[in-house]
Amino acid sequence: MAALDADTLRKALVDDGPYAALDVVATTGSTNADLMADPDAQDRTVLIAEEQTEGRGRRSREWVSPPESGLYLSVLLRPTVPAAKLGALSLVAGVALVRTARHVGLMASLKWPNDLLAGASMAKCAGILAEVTGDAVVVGIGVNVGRLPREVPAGAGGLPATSFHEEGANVDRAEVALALLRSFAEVERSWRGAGGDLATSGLLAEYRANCATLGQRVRVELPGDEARQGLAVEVDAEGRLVVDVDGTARAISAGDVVHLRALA
Ligand SMILES: O=C(O)CCCC[C@@H]1SC[C@@H]2NC(=O)N[C@@H]21
Repeated sequence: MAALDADTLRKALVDDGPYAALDVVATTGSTNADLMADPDAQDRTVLIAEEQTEGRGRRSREWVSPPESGLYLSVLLRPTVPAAKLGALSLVAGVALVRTARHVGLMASLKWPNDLLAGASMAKCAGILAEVTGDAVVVGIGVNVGRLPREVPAGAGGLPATSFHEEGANVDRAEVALALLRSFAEVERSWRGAGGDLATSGLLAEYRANCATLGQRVRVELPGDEARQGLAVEVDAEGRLVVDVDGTARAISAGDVVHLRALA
């Protein structure tokens, strides 16, 4: 796959677009770590890496990030919304991922909180890691675009991995980067304009409509080895998953979800 051209991306997304700055680096540890360590980064700064040597995923997992097959990018934002609302940004980014997968012609949905399932296999094609530092939040997104490298491990709960290419979408990473960053800028603007409120931004409705977890029997693996099993009934206005556990509604803000039907 061709290397990403920083000038072309900058022209479309910075000079004529919504971002303040954009850089493409050949290799780095983690684009999230780099932006988090940059106190001078402006609101709406994008960093893309061709390769990451210490790509990180949710709950301290590794995000395998070899050159050529994937898109690895982070966006630093300094939104003036209440700190408690920042967690919802990863769901907002999930909506942008669904729009991007559809843009390249794939069926797509989200496994709560923010795994993109795409194509006929509905396996995991992309993930999101949002991290907060001071008044900034860094939203990192990894997308499997090309041929899947052999060493990609299954995700949480044994969720298999796939890629846009494996699902039949032969797009290059530049097209995916443009579509994703444009979609993300749109949804982030709506979310910020609504003061970080998912419901009034309209994004909660779009998230719910695209959430494959709702209506499923699930096991939620909570931080600290606890687990809950029940029926996923709602994503609430804070972005939490509401699970009916033996008739009691439990709102879960963080955890790994296993769709039990998918295991059957
Ligand atoms: O599904 C997950 O666990 C989240 C994966 C997030 C990976 C991206 S790749 C770009 C950015 N830099 C990182 O180190 N991680 C995120």
